[in-house]
Amino acid sequence: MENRKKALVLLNMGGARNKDELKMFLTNMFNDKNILTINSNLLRKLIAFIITKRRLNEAWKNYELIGNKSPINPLTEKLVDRCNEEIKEFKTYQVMRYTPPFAQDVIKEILEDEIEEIVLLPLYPQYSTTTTKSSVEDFIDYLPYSFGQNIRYIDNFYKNEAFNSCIIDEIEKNIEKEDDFNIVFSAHGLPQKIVDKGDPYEEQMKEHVEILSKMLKEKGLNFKSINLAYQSKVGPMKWLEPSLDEKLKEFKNEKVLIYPLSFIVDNSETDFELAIEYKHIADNLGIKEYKVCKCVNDSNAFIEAIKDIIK
Ligand SMILES: C=CC1=C(C)c2cc3[nH]c(cc4nc(cc5[nH]c(cc1n2)c(C)c5CCC(=O)O)C(CCC(=O)O)=C4C)c(C)c3C=C
Ligand SMILES: [Fe+2]
Ligand SMILES: [Fe+2]
Repeated sequence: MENRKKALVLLNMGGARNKDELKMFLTNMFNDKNILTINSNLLRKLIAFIITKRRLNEAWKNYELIGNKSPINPLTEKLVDRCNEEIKEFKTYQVMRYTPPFAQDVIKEILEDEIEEIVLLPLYPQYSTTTTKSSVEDFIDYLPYSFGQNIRYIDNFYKNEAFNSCIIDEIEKNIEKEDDFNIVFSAHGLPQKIVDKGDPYEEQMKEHVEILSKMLKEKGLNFKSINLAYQSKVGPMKWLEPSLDEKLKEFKNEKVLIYPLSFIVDNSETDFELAIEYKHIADNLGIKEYKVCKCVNDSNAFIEAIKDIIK
């Protein structure tokens, strides 16, 4: 590893390792001007404090059901290790947005390692101001001016064929040829207001589903229906629609396969929200079978896709 002069930095959201870190996650998230798009820092700080205080205990109960921590950290660490084993040209690091390791600390390490060139790979296939922009800006804010211009970032990678093949493989693993599943691509939601201001996330998400639909058909993987819905609404504002709750109502007595399309590694939104919370909803709606696909995580095929995405 000593001679590696290029850094690949995986950017992700972070997640709670314990209740204190959930408080940290929520506080940092709602203090992010890309998430709460309020101009006044002071007002945002106050609202972040109030939301965190209100949400913490209720949200922690969800983490108790998945082993008192989010799986996002260990899974991202595994992905970093696999990249370091398989992508010899780069030394791979991870930076999280709302829990450690933070950009400021990882940048110190990068400078000590005398890295000369940096590639930022936000682990978000579709661009959003709330995720990609927030993470990239945060990193660049802490990078000293003296580092120079030898830094580039991957804006999105939902069109990458090798990546999409990983998704199709995961879907294929979950069905038999004669099954008659409805597939729902479930995306993390976004306030409608953010989309109306020009965030391309919804547009890219729709295009991503179109690309995958074509690939499924080409592979002879037939579904009764192919759908897109949005999970994880927070607060009273209007978010992207249809919501996953509404979408599931269409499938009484039918089979549903969920693919979590916003994420690269599994996290509390997949392991708790999709696998536990929406499973209850599906059972109550009389859905005959309800399955959730795994994210691409640190699979060999995804490591190959990363090589192609950053080249
Ligand atoms: C206004 C609130 C939120 C916006 C906008 C938002 C966008 C957004 N988030 C992800 C990915 C993840 N979000 C996760 C958790 C999470 N998200 C919000 C709120 C907003 N997200 C909250 C309050 C939480 C915490 C859990 C909860 O209280 O419901 C996670 C999981 C992290 C983990 O612990 O494992 C991920 C991943 C995307 C992709 C996105 C916009 C495109
Ligand atoms: Fe979120
Ligand atoms: Fe959620």
